[in-house]
Amino acid sequence: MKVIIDNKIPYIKGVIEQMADEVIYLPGQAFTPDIVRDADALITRTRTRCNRELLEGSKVRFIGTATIGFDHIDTEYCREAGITWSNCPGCNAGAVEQYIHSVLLLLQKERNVNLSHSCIGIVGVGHVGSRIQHLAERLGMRVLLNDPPRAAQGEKGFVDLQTIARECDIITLHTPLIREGKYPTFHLADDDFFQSLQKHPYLINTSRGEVVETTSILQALKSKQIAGAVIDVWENEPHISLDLLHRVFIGTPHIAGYSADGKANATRMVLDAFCRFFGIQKEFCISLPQPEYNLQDTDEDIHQLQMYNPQHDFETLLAHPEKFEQLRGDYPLRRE
Ligand SMILES: NC(=O)c1ccc[n+]([C@@H]2O[C@H](COP(=O)([O-])OP(=O)(O)OC[C@H]3O[C@@H](n4cnc5c(N)ncnc54)[C@H](O)[C@@H]3O)[C@@H](O)[C@H]2O)c1
Ligand SMILES: O=C(O)[C@H](O)[C@H](O)COP(=O)(O)O
Repeated sequence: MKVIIDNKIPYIKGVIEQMADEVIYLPGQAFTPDIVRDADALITRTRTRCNRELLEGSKVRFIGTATIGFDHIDTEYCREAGITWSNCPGCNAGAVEQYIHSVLLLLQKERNVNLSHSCIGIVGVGHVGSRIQHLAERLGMRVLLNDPPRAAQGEKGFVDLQTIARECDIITLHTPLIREGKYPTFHLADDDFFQSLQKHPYLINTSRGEVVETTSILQALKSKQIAGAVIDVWENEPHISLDLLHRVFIGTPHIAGYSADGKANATRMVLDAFCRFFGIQKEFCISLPQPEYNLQDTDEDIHQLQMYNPQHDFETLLAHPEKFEQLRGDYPLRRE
């Protein structure tokens, strides 16, 4: 069996070789129809567009993406072509929680946002959004939740987007990127959305860049309709808007989910799915060493920022926005 793997997926080398006859590691953007033609399986990240153009006429039967999001997979084409695909639900939700926690503390520290007097709106309350809900509750914030697909299932406790727009001081987006259907999220934050905001909130986007319309958020920042933005995901990555980068409170190169723990979870989950699909019974162990801390202070908020301060990633991106993809590929994975 032949498997092609994104060469930026950590902890997989040496393990998958025990399960497949031939393993090829390539950069995510280097998967071509020619290269995948005689592969049985692909193991990818979000950088490989898995669509008809790549897959038609190939032997590929299984695609595993070592990520939560799967908007880079044409699931309709896979269904048609009989290709099974699998993602890693929740794998790096803890890393995104860590990112948002530090961002909230920075808003408090640098922008005088009084968290315990603030209302946060969480749009998309799945694996990540639910963790942010509990985090915000621990920080004493008032929390409003928006998740129309869950509300449509009869679940209680959700409000509409208009209520979020009216009442929130901070709005954080945690939906998948969905382009069609009943609950699309493509350009969910557009001109109308920004104009409906009543409290000049901060907007945080760690979902997908295309959930926020760049021209609209730029206009909202210029007109001070929003007090500021925290942007981890961008339209048209890696060719991001430099105008937006220079106007945000924090801007990072799509690394909110980049913890060693999250990456190890993803690799474990994608290998589990791979083994299940091919009926391989193999014990494997992907474990990380106990993290070493060198905490210099006893205050919990200071600890959090010592453990992870997104300002450092912002400074690096500001210095080299043209290296967006390289900054991701060489990111020193942090511990949760
Ligand atoms: N920046 C990063 O590094 C990073 C890391 C992890 C995940 N993500 C992104 O975050 C997204 C969410 O992750 P998750 O694990 O919570 O996914 P999830 O599937 O567990 O939850 C998504 C939630 O969004 C809801 N939703 C769908 N359409 C909606 C709409 N129109 N309005 C409001 N809510 C809607 C769903 O019902 C679901 O509850 C992922 O799809 C991925 O794109 C980014
Ligand atoms: O969807 C996800 O899991 C995240 O966006 C993830 O961080 C994507 O990162 P990738 O491994 O594709 O660089």
